[in-house]
Parts: sequence; C-alpha cells; structure tokens
Amino acid sequence: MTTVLKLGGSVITDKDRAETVDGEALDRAADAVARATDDLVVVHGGGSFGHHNAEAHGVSTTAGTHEIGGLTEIHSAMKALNGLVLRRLHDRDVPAVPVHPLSAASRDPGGELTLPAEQVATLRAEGFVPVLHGDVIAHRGEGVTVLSGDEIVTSLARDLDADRVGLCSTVPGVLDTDGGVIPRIERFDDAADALGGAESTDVSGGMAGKVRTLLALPTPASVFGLDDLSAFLDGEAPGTTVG
Ligand SMILES: Nc1ncnc2c1ncn2[C@@H]1O[C@H](COP(=O)(O)OP(=O)(O)OP(=O)(O)O)[C@@H](O)[C@H]1O
Ligand SMILES: C=C(C)CCOP(=O)(O)O
Repeated sequence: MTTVLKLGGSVITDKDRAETVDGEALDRAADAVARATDDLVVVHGGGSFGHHNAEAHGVSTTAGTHEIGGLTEIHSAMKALNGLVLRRLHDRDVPAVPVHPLSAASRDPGGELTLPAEQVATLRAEGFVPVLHGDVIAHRGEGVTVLSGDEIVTSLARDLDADRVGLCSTVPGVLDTDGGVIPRIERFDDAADALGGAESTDVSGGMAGKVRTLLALPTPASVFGLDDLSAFLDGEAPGTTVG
C-alpha cells in the first residue's frame, strides 16, 4: 500500500509568526507518521515558511522571478522547514529522506509541471520515507515559480499509482456553509457554495484549489484535521472524501 500524505504548512507551523514551527502539532504529526504501517511518501507545505518570501518577491505559481536573491530566500526557507520536519521524524526512527523539488522539477511555458517520481519510488521501495516540500522550480520563460505541496501530492499520487491520498489540514474536512464537515464530494458543485464557487479557485492553496485538483485524481482522497491523522494512517477515511 502506498500512501501520499500532505502535512499542511498551516498545521505544522505557527502561521502568525514568521518561520516558526508549531512544535506540538509537528510532534503529533511525527508520532502518527512513526506509527504508520503503509509505505509513506510525505509532502509538506510552507505555512509561515516560504510564503512571505514568495510574496515579497512577487513570486507565485504563475509569476516568476530571475532574481537569485529571491530564489535563494524562498528555497532556503522551505529547506529550513524540511530540515525541522526531518529532525522530528528521525527522532522517532522514521527513515525520512529529503527530496527538494528545485533540483528536479520544472514547468513548460504553459505552466505544465514535470516532477520526476522514479527516485521517490525507488527510495520508497528501498524502505525510506521520502519527504518533499513546496518549493520554487524552473519555469520556462518565467525564471522560477512556486510549486505548491498540493501540486506535488497530485503529481506523485498519479505517478506512484498511490493507493491512498491524505491531506492533513487545519480544518477537520471541507466545511459546508454551516461549518459542518461535508462527508463526500464527488463533483465540485457538491461544495461550490462553501468554497466560494468555481471562479475563486486558487491553484497555490486554499480549499477550493485542493478540491478541484483532488477531483482530477483517479484515487479518492481524504481531507482531515490533525486529530484524525492517526485514523487516516490506520486505514480509515476521516473528514471529507473527495472523488
Ligand atoms: N469550505 C471550506 N472548508 C474548509 N476550509 C476552507 C473552506 N473554505 C476556505 N477554507 C480555508 O482553507 C484553509 C485550508 O487551506 P490551506 O491552503 O491553508 O491548507 P494547508 O494545506 O493546511 O496549508 P498550506 O497550503 O500552508 O500547506 C482552511 O484553513 C480554511 O481557512
Ligand atoms: C515556496 C512556497 C511558498 C511553498 C508553498 O507550498 P504550499 O504551502 O503547499 O502552498
């Protein structure tokens, strides 16, 4: 069983304080990962790391930069968070291995992503837990643009033929307009009211973008909160099932 798990940047960091992890949340997430029995590929987002640097340099998933200072700042911030995630996993004897997308991924002029998965598949097959992160990547005609953790999840889920896909976020699932968790979303329209409609989709984050990209996957995916991470890794489908 291969599971692709994203730890939301907003879950494992303190979003109100620049470049600060939420130590307690990261410990809980690392505990759950350490107990998992499936083959795992972990992806994490930025939260209070990376996003403000990207914003400061005007870099998004579509608008790039050729400025080496901006590139270095964003990439270094994400690598710093990746290092902190790895340390907590190593503390629990998880054989976690960093995989930095900047070294391997790229976009064509239309923004189409190429993210090699063979090294990730081989690391996993050899018993390691690859840990990827949102990053900046080469983008033909733009310099570098942001690659979000959500894009990594969908690309890897396809290429690795993942059995299970989970997004651990700050919310217990996709919420309806009354704040209740929507158990299943099979079409975007099932949640369009709560997600602000199709027009507000933001590919770099936010729930509308997540739901839209998860719906395009062949495998149903779960969106859930940290309280349900262990249940998800135990094979349950907590929160919202998308697809
Ligand atoms: N209908 C909805 N249901 C649930 N969350 C929603 C909804 N509409 C908007 N949101 C927002 O989407 C956020 C989750 O998206 P976000 O991109 O912040 O998640 P993440 O993956 O955990 O973090 P990051 O993108 O930093 O890695 C929630 O915190 C919530 O504020
Ligand atoms: C470099 C950045 C800003 C990474 C973004 O990853 P995300 O938090 O998954 O959107």
